[in-house]
Amino acid sequence: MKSPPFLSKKTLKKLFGVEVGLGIFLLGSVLYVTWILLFMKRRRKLDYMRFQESANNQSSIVQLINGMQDIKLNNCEKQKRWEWERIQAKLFQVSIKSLVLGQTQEVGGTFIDQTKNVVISFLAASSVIEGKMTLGMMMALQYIIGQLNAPLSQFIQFVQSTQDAKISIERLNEVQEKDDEEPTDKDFLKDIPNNADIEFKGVTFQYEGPRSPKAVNDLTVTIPSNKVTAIVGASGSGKTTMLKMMLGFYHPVDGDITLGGKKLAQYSASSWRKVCGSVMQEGFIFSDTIANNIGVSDELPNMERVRCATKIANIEEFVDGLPLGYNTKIGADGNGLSTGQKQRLLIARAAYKDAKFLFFDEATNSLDANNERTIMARLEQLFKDKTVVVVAHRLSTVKNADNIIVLDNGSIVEQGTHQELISIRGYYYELVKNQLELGN
Ligand SMILES: Nc1ncnc2c1ncn2[C@@H]1O[C@H](COP(=O)(O)OP(=O)(O)OP(=O)(O)O)[C@@H](O)[C@H]1O
Repeated sequence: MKSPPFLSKKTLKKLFGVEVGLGIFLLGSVLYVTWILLFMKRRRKLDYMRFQESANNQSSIVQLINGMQDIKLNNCEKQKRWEWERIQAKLFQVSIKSLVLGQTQEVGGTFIDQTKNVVISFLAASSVIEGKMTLGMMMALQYIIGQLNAPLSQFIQFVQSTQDAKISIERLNEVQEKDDEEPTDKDFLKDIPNNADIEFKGVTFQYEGPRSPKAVNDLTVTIPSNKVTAIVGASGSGKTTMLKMMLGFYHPVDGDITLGGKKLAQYSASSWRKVCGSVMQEGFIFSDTIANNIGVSDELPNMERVRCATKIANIEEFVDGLPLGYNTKIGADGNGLSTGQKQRLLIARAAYKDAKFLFFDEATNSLDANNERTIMARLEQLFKDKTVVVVAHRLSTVKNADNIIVLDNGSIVEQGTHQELISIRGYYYELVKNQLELGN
């Protein structure tokens, strides 16, 4: 029986332009490479999933370690353990999927590669038996195929390494490609006016897109320069959001925040923050010496200013009592300090910076009454000729402010001095009665 024309040696020869063996080699190689490439997209996806799951796993371990005390106090060991095991199981499943895919890619590839070699050997051996080829020719063919196989497997290795490198680059790019806070192609104002008011003009902000609740809603208010402005309101009313917007961490979705008549977004964020001192609720203590934690804005802290700042924050006595004083190293996130000591350290940091604009978010809420009174009295000196915004629940912290803004559900409901607001017996009066500590 005559073989179909496309299988005849002549056709194959024509097709590949080389001997049948080399033709099969080419065909096998193309199949091999195609097989490897076929799994690339899926492998990349699985690798990304594995990366996300292991990040989840790591953060759950950190949570378990940091939250151990609360887990024990609330007897939720079992729930937390199962939660962690669920994450482990998910990570395991993704890892297995990834492993199976890797194996299929490799085993399948090797199968195609080896089948190609076996077929070539078989055809060559048959040709020798049939007398169509000499033994020497077969040896030469095997040698040539062997020589060609080495670069082929190197190429496959190269493809796989490229794939791994691509996955790593994609991950690095997630960080690298984050938009620069100050794009270089835009000109930002670097000179921050000293005696400039901060103005909110119909400012609205939502954290999670247009359908999310408005954290601040159509705010129009002026924060006058060289004055102390307090922001009060129930929990979740938008006080911290307002403060963070002034610090340039969030930009309005509607309306404008201006500084000296120009949009805050037109100023260079780093130049603006250089003239801002702040104590935030979630202020971070670095694993470093006390001196470096206070003078964090300078490469080499000025010890005279550090001492002055510790005095304002009423933490001088505590530091002087330590064997290594200002050189005492603090653990990560303030380990080894009480909550009040951490807060006083953060106040000292803001005092050290001696910035023109000061933002305090619940800066004294963990302090005892005596400490707070002393610090507030000293801070009042620091507040002179500075634009200060204070968010607080304590009456003692807000009552001396030049203007008090009362927020409710992201909107301003009242504003004025303590006396004015008390006399109108409105929202502030109720807040003072029910929430702010009248006793202080
Ligand atoms: N990172 C965030 N992502 C999503 N929503 C947020 C985020 N931060 C705050 N919110 C929401 O925005 C609203 C205002 O929060 P904000 O922290 O400004 O209130 P607050 O008045 O400072 O409260 P508190 O006195 O408890 O600190 C709240 O409803 C809160 O749930």
